[in-house]
Amino acid sequence: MEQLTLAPISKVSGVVNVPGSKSLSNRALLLAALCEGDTELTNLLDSDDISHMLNALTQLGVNYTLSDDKTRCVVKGNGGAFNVSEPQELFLGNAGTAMRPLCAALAVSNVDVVLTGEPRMEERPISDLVDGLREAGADIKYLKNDGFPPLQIKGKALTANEMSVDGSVSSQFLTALLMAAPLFKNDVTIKIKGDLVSKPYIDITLDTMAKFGVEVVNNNYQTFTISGDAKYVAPGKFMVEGDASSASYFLAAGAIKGGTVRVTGIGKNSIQGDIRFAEVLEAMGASVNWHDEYIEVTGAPLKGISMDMNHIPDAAMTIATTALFAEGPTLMTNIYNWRVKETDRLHAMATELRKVGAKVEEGHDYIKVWPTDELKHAEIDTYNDHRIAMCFSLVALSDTAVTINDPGCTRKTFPDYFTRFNTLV
Ligand SMILES: O=C(O)C1=C[C@@H](OP(=O)(O)O)[C@@H](O)[C@H](O)C1
Ligand SMILES: C=C(OP(=O)(O)O)C(=O)O
Repeated sequence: MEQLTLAPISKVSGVVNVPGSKSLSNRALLLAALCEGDTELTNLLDSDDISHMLNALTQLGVNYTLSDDKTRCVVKGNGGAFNVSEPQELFLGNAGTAMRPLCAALAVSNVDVVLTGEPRMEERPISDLVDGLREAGADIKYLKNDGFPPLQIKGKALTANEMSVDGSVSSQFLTALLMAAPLFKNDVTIKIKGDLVSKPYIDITLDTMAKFGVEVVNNNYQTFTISGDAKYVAPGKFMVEGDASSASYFLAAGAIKGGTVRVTGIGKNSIQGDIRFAEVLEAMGASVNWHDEYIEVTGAPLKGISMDMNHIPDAAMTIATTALFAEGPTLMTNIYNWRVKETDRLHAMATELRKVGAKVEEGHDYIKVWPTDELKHAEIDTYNDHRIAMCFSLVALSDTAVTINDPGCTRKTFPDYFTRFNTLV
């Protein structure tokens, strides 16, 4: 196994640009495929999660041209649902933003497909989405374990007026139904059951749909209505914002050991909920400069905080390692769904934080981290989870080195993360 040891870093400062957003890249690619007309996507993320979506689109007969550096893509829209005569098997890795939205769009397309993924994908729940689609008449079968991929989908036109979906495990199920709804021939109302988690990702979905010409009536995140006349239309150009979750590691580094760190590619008007991560750093004591074109953090002594982090599930992980540098404990609550992502992130975080010497309390849906005066060198297991690898790079901002096992796992969303991190040192 490859390992990367980061030597202690005494100060960070500088400017770093983040690559395109994973959430926006995969949403925009799918809608560009379903819409009428050609879309030129720029600043597309080049990472595993996006390659899985692109490969799936190729197998589904979508025509596109991708630049050599894979950040510009011109997609020729289908002008509606997918239409493929031969059965296809689509391998979607561990990309939730490919598996869930494609599942819904394919259920209402003329296709016979099997959706598969990495072993961890077979442990990530999807029944709330499948139940919602089956309620609308979709033909979806579990090929191994009930409630989990792989799935067999025999797509067909769906005409239900109402669907309901439990939003308490993942917002991606609602995102999937919303993005597929304009493919129905009639008005569709989607009702939410349970408490909707990760709500800001729904704003990304609605905003992207609007850019492709579909307005959704959002009744306080309880019901959503899409008109039967709604139709995706190519926006012409679609510029993908930089990834706000990827920005969190650099912003945290600035807060811990700045100097001033400026992150470009995102700004104060970003549609991504994870820019709210910088507010958490502010609450911990860092100074944040919110600009249209960048967010800049200047370090200051940090103090522990107690906060509900359901709205920023991905960037919140970065707070778990930032907490090592704060005065007093940090309590992060309402984060149960960390357990059903790339790995059981609550357990993995607690385990690895203890290895570097922190005291940690792991609850069903919370984690509490006490800093320690003396961090210990440790080999950090990353569980094939890009965010664990990136979060633990922050440990090097102490007097202690840190070794990251399998650093290449950042390829899911940020292949050259460690190179860019180094530019701040
Ligand atoms: O819709 C999206 O783009 C995402 C939604 C979130 O998932 P959950 O809704 O499952 O929390 C987030 O963790 C994931 O990385 C991306
Ligand atoms: C949860 C994540 O990914 P996915 O889109 O596969 O759910 C993530 O990137 O942190």
